[in-house]
Amino acid sequence: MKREDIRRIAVFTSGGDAPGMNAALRAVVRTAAWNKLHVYGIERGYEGMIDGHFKRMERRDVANIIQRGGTVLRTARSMRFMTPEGRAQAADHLRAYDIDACIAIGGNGTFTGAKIFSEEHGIPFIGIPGTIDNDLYGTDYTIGFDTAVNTAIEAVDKIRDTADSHNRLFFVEVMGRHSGYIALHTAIGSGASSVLIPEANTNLEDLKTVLKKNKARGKLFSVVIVAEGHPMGGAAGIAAKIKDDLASMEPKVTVIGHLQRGGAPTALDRLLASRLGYAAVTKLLEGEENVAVGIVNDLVTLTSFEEAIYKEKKPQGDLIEMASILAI
Ligand SMILES: Nc1ncnc2c1ncn2[C@@H]1O[C@H](COP(=O)(O)OP(=O)(O)OP(=O)(O)O)[C@@H](O)[C@H]1O
Ligand SMILES: O=P(O)(O)OC[C@H]1O[C@](O)(CO)[C@@H](O)[C@@H]1O
Ligand SMILES: [Mg+2]
Repeated sequence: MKREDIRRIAVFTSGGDAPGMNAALRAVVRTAAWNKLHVYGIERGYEGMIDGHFKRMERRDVANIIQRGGTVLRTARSMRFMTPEGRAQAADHLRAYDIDACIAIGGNGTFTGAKIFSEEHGIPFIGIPGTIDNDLYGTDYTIGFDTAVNTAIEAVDKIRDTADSHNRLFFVEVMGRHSGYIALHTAIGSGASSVLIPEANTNLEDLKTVLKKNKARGKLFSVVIVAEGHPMGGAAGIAAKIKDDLASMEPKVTVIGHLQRGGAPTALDRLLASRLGYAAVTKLLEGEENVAVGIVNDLVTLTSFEEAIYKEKKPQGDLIEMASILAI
C-alpha cells in the first residue's frame, strides 16, 4: 500500500561527483512528480542542508541533464555534518521545509552521514549509490563507475602509443580511494601488463621478474595500472621502489586523477542511474526507509545502510587471476 504520509521529499548529491548523478536526480524528480510529491533539491550536499539551501524542483527543472557529467545540484564534503551541532542545524531546516523523507545520492561517506542523521533525528532516508569508486555493498555497480573506467581506458590507450614508440614502462595511477575496482577493470579493458590493487598482495620482486621476463620475450613496452589507495604509495611510490632495477625500461609515472570523475555518463551509467532514481522513490512510497537501492544480477535490491557501508565488497578473485593470464 502506498504511504500517504510522505508528501514532500528532499534530494541531494554528496561526496565526490560521479557521472550519472544528474540522470539519477532527473529520475527522482520525475518519479516523485508523477506520484504528486513536492520535491526540494538541496545544493552542495550536507553543507546546503546545514545552510538551508533548498530549492523547489519540478519536472522541467531536470530537463536536458541526463547527458551531463558532474551534478547540477553541486556537491561537497561537509566537516560540519560530522558534528551533532551541524546535524541538528540540518534537521531544523528539513523541519522548516516540512520534509518527510530524503534521498541521498553519494558514496559510503554519504550513507554513513544519512544513517547517523536518521537515527538521531528520525527523518527517513533512501540512499542511491553514486560514486566512481564502486565500493558499496548491495549493488553490482555504482553510478559513475562505468564512465570512470571508460575514461581511464581511453587514457591508457593513449599512454600505450607513446610507451610503444619509446619502449618504455609506465605506471598509471587510477582513482578509488581504498578500492581496486577501477584499477582492475581498467587493467583488463586496456590489456595492461599488471595491476596492483589494495585487495591483493603485491610482491615487488615478482613484479620485477614478470616485467623483465616480458621484455626478454619480446614485449617491448609495459603498462602497470596502480590503484591510488595501494598501501605502497600509489604509482609514484611503487615506481620509486623498483625504478633502479628497471632503469633500462625508462619507467614513467602518469596519474590520471580527476579526469576520471568528469564527462558525459555512458549509456550503462544513464540506465543504472535512471533505474535507481526511479526505484528510490517507488520503494520509499512502498514503506522502505534507511536502505540503499542497488542492482544485483539485473534486479533492484535493497540493502541496509549498515551493510552497504560496512560489508566488504571485493573484486572477484578470478578477475585478478584472469588479468595476469591474459597479459602473458
Ligand atoms: N561518520 C560520519 N558522520 C557524519 N557525516 C559523515 C560521516 N562520514 C561521512 N559523512 C558525510 O558524508 C560526506 C560525504 O562523504 P565522503 O566525502 O566520504 O564521500 P562519499 O559519499 O563516500 O563519496 P566518494 O567516495 O565517491 O567521494 C562527508 O563529507 C560528510 O559530510
Ligand atoms: O575530490 P577529492 O576530494 O580530491 O577526492 C578524491 C577521492 O574521491 C574519489 O574520486 C571518489 O569520488 C576517490 O576515488 C578519490 O580518492
Ligand atoms: Mg567514498
